[in-house]
Amino acid sequence: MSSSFFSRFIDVLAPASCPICGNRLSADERFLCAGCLLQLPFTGFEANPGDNPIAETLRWHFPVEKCASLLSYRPGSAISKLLLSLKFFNHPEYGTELGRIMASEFQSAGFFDGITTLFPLPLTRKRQRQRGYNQSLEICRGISEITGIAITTKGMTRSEGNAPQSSLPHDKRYENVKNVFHLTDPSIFQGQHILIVDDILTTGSTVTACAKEILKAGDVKISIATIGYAGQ
Ligand SMILES: O=P(O)(O)OC[C@H]1O[C@H](OP(=O)(O)OP(=O)(O)O)[C@H](O)[C@@H]1O
Repeated sequence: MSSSFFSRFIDVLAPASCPICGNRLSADERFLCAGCLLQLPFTGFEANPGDNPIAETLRWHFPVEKCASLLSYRPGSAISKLLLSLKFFNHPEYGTELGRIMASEFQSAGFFDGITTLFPLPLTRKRQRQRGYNQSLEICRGISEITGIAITTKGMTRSEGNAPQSSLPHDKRYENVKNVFHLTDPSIFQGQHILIVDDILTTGSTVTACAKEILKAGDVKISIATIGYAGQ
């Protein structure tokens, strides 16, 4: 039995539906229906990866090569519901699907040119245990499927004990994550152009703390990609 026959068979038994509008997906639709896909609030940042609101913010903190987020994020929006489901309602597959969409959009802009390694932003062990997966790794899986770029989860740990960024006002976030990442194996990063991948970028404090730690390895370039952009 071919896998497409098998998936069509499963589809008849339990038709897949679009997680945004709830409508049944047709045979040639995947994850989102065509209508919801068209209405996604794409940022277009990948067209100017060195000159967009994220690059402007992060450049104050560390030498960043390229930055982009796929979608504008607003609380209560369809995108926020997707990302909440990814993080808190056991939908790791949403990460992979969103990673695929990101990769398809960014690849045509040449965003991945020169990038050698995908690095999912590490979670604390406690958060990983509670959630059962790292949502950023799931996003990386989707990107890797489309681009063929390898993923590494090695070379860094994240300490327990800091509050979730989402629970804090923006002016407390930099201090909260400043010392939580720890480089454990510089050789993983040396000679690489690392793309740090996360689900949402708001103030940029989390990716900045992670990037600064990776930069301690020396001889490394850093770029940043997230699904949602919740900055101003
Ligand atoms: O750009 P920033 O202002 O730093 O905020 C973005 C970070 O906040 C969220 O994580 P959070 O710490 O809330 O939760 P998590 O560790 O459970 O993913 C999100 O997943 C990013 O990692």
